[in-house]
Amino acid sequence: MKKQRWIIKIGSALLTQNGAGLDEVRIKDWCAQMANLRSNDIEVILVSSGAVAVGMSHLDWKTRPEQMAKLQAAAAIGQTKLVQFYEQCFNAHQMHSAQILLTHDDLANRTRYLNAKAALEALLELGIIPIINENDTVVTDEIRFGDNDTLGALVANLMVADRLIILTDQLGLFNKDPRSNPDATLIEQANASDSDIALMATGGGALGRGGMITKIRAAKLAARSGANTNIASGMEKDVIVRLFKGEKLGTLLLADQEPINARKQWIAGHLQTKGTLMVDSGAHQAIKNHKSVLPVGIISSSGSFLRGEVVSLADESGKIFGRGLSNYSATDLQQIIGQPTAQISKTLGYACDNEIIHCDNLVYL
Ligand SMILES: Nc1ncnc2c1ncn2[C@@H]1O[C@H](COP(=O)(O)OP(=O)(O)O)[C@@H](O)[C@H]1O
Ligand SMILES: N[C@@H](CCC(=O)OP(=O)(O)O)C(=O)O
Repeated sequence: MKKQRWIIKIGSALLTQNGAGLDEVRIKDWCAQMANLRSNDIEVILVSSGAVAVGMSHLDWKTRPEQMAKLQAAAAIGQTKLVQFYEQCFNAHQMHSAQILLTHDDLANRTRYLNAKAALEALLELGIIPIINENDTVVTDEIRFGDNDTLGALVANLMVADRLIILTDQLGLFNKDPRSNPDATLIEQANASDSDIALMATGGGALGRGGMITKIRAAKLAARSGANTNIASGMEKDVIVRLFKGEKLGTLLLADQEPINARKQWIAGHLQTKGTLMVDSGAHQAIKNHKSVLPVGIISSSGSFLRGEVVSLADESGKIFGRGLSNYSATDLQQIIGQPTAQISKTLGYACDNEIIHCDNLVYL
């Protein structure tokens, strides 16, 4: 029987007692709980933030530096300390961990995406706990995941996890930010696709970056491969084990839609794309009804992309509503925008495909 697979994401604010260095007591406790899950045959992948926060506290920096190179230096210092401590904690349970650092580019490249998956599968098979973080030292803002909630969700998609648990410094999602609204009430359960919940969330504290907005977006992403998401407090006693026992804690965001296939998940996971095709309202409606993108419905194309690369789809107001693999490069596409399909070969002197994006390679978000 296939084992259950859980992704546990722990945020910076929680790991570092709001920036005061590693919260060793809590980390030991979460590791003990993850070891408990493994002994109950649950495969566990840890997505841990904290590199920058730990590095900053080691350097005695009180405020997050603006300069990218300084942030990256802090991350490099903090990451080693973080994984060393995790390894020590897992060793106490006769377990080992392994560090995996990813960038957005790694998951956008299909081969590297599949390589990461194979390596993670092998680690799980060996009974090791993979510890994933963003590869902070090599990325700049344009190619960052932006926050580890999103990274956790993309890992949930990559590994077809059953559950994404996001541990944070609040009891869960409230109807408004409880930091500034003492009367806020906890949302115990909602559908991940519910657009109302996104309106309740705002950004994060000084150390975490995403806040609740990215946690909700992560739940929506995780739902694409069928994973339910729990947002719960990492400070709650035995939180992971209690969730395993079925207790209702924090907020449960249900995967309420049919999971999409692995290839489409990979396409959907391209949060940054090299280009955008703006389509007219007729094409938008057709795409919503699972039809392919034809040149006649395209109003404009921006960016620079090659045949086979993922592009975004935008409606006439510029709102991104989909992503797909383009059968034509940006240069070729410029020449055939708005034309009937039969005209493609006459204009370009060749026609690889009748569609600019085939419906099998297209995701409506
Ligand atoms: N509706 C909401 N419910 C709960 N928390 C919220 C909400 N809106 C904003 N937040 C903020 O999100 C913060 C958690 O996110 P963040 O600071 O990024 O932490 P982490 O490091 O755990 O990812 C909370 O401390 C809270 O101030
Ligand atoms: N990769 C970064 C994570 C950044 C971050 O702020 O994430 P989070 O605390 O989850 O909002 C780090 O380790 O410092």
